[in-house]
Amino acid sequence: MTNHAGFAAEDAVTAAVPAPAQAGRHFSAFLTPRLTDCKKAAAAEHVDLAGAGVTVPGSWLDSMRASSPRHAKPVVGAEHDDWMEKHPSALAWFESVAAAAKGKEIVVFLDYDGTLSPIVTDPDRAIMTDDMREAVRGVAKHFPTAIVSGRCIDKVFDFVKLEELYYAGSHGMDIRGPTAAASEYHHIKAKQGDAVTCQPAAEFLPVIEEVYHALTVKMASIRGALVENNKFCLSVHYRCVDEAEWGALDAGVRAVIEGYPDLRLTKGRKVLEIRPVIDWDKGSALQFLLKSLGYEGRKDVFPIYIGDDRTDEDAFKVLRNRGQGMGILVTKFPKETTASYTLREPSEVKEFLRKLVKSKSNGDKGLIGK
Ligand SMILES: O=P(O)(O)OC[C@H]1O[C@H](O[C@H]2O[C@H](CO)[C@@H](O)[C@H](O)[C@H]2O)[C@H](O)[C@@H](O)[C@@H]1O
Repeated sequence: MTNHAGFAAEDAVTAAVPAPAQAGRHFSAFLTPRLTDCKKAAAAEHVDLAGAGVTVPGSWLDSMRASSPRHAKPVVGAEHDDWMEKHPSALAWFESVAAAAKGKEIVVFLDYDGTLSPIVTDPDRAIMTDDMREAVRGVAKHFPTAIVSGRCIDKVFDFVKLEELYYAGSHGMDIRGPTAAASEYHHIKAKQGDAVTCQPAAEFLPVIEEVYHALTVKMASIRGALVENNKFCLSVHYRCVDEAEWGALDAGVRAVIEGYPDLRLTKGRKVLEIRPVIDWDKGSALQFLLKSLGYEGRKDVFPIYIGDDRTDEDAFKVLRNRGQGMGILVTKFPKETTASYTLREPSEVKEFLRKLVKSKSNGDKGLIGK
């Protein structure tokens, strides 16, 4: 695959499930009328290079613009087929996945937004369905399972609501093991009172808090902008901001963080993210969790990481470098990725998780895992 800039990627939002607003977020002024407009725009929207890991030459603004449907070219025909051949469906090729995992201990890592819940206009309404929750619960009964998200732990836990999981929030900078209620599960190796925790960016909390307030003030004049406090990192959403104002938003964010050399700017799906400069990402969280679970130096472990955006690429790369397990990218369109398999959308993720459980339940026949 060579010309990644030509690859389009979807970012169609799904109708939001109404839910009460939560703390730790701030929508800028005029949101209510803008949300209606945004929903209309979202209905016609099918592409988002911004979430595709695509490198667009020029400024960040160019890159933000590239996520507009007007600028993106869908990939069709031979180029698409070629990409799918290199990144086959983990469902259609499930037998291959099972064969690769045979005789090994599976550990499951799941991103949240765009993986367990569909992308929606309002981040507070990215609800996970009960069916999906049951699928994740089923997986966690058989395999150690972690949620790895850009969101803060409390927020992602509010959505997932499963105590038997590991959680790595704030892009892996806040890691927490299962609560005692989950100790009945055979795979929980940590002893009671031996809780797994890790907060490598703890010293940055005061500065993040300060910048959150400064960004909230700065973004107040940009209609539809939303600043979300994810504890160890911040998200500035521009999904509901007119494209004509993206430049002002980008400049405003940069002006605020200019005075903070300890912070850096990254980009997700219609979101600018501000995080500490420390060398820690979702890939580091994956490594930390595997070690905490006692898999360091073991050849018989098979981590499966499922995620949909560029921040998940750090975890895919770790798996590729370890030569272990499998990265699965959730996407309907070709994207530059280190993942080896694909699933099209959260409903396919659910089906894949169910298949994993079913295969494990037939474990005596040795279909999957140990
Ligand atoms: O690592 P993740 O669990 O995928 O979290 C990444 C970001 O997800 C959320 O934003 C994205 O999803 C929203 C809801 O569907 C959508 O409105 C937004 O445009 C997307 O960027 C979350 O709000 C961010 O804080 C996370 O960093």
